[in-house]
Amino acid sequence: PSPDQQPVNAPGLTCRLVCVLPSLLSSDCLTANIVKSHRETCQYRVEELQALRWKVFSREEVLAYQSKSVEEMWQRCAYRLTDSIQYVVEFAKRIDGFLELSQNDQIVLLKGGSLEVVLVRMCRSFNPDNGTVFFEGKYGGTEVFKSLGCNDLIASIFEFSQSLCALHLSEQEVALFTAVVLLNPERAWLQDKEKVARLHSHVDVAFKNTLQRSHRDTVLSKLSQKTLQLKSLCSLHIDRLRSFLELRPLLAHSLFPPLYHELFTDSPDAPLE
Ligand SMILES: O=C(O)[C@H]1CC[C@H](C(=O)N2CC[C@](c3ccc(C(F)(C(F)(F)F)C(F)(F)F)cc3)(S(=O)(=O)c3ccc(F)cc3)C2)CC1
Repeated sequence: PSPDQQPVNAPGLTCRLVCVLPSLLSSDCLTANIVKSHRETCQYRVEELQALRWKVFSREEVLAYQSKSVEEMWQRCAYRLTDSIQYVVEFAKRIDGFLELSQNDQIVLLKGGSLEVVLVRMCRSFNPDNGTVFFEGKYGGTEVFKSLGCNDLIASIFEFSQSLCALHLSEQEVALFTAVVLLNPERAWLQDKEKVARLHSHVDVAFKNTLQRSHRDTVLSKLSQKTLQLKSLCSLHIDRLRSFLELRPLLAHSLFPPLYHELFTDSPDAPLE
């Protein structure tokens, strides 16, 4: 046979492929599992959210929100947040390896990461062209949330969404980024930190492989800054929630869904089932 018909006799190459292949395969499988879990557990498809961008609150509707009491506005947001978090819990449960963690560690990861995942998912329901977010059926700006009495938290949430939108993340990248955010081995009170760290690194490798293949490596460094911003957003949320509740100590139990109370206050209540 002529030289170009020689079989590729390159043991080194074959060995390298065989050695690398399983990790690429397993990382591709993990990527597929995470993207599928994300698609199945988002409340809205990104196409739906974009198709609704024209539905903006009228002046009257904004005024109606602004005349609501602080308590009612917090209650509405807490209910919508708790609703979104239930979907995040389902997302976590569908990630290969998550249910193999101890129940304690599953709860620690969800307590520490569920709001962070919601805030990342929120970039999908944010319209960067006019700085509005999808809320209770229409799009509105920061002015809708004025009666919450925490304009700094709202302003920071909108800025975060705006900056995340600027990265033009695909659904696949949102899925992988939220899985990396959730499986954070640095969360306090983890029992088996090494086991979480192994799972986290598998997802991290899958994310890096996906970004490299689509020549999106530059996004990685920007996303690591985002995780820092997420951390400060969540502590600002706890801060504002604490000062809100300090003024209304008895209201918490009646105002917020139990899950919200369990996740965001140091309640001595029964453990999250
Ligand atoms: O799964 C999907 O498709 C997505 C998931 C994410 C959903 C979403 O954007 N969200 C679900 C709940 C949302 C949400 C975000 C932030 C907060 C708070 F920070 C505070 F209340 F202080 F703002 C808290 F944490 F302190 F309470 C509560 C609730 S919301 O839609 O109610 C919303 C509220 C305020 C906004 F200024 C923008 C949005 C965000 C939209 C649907």
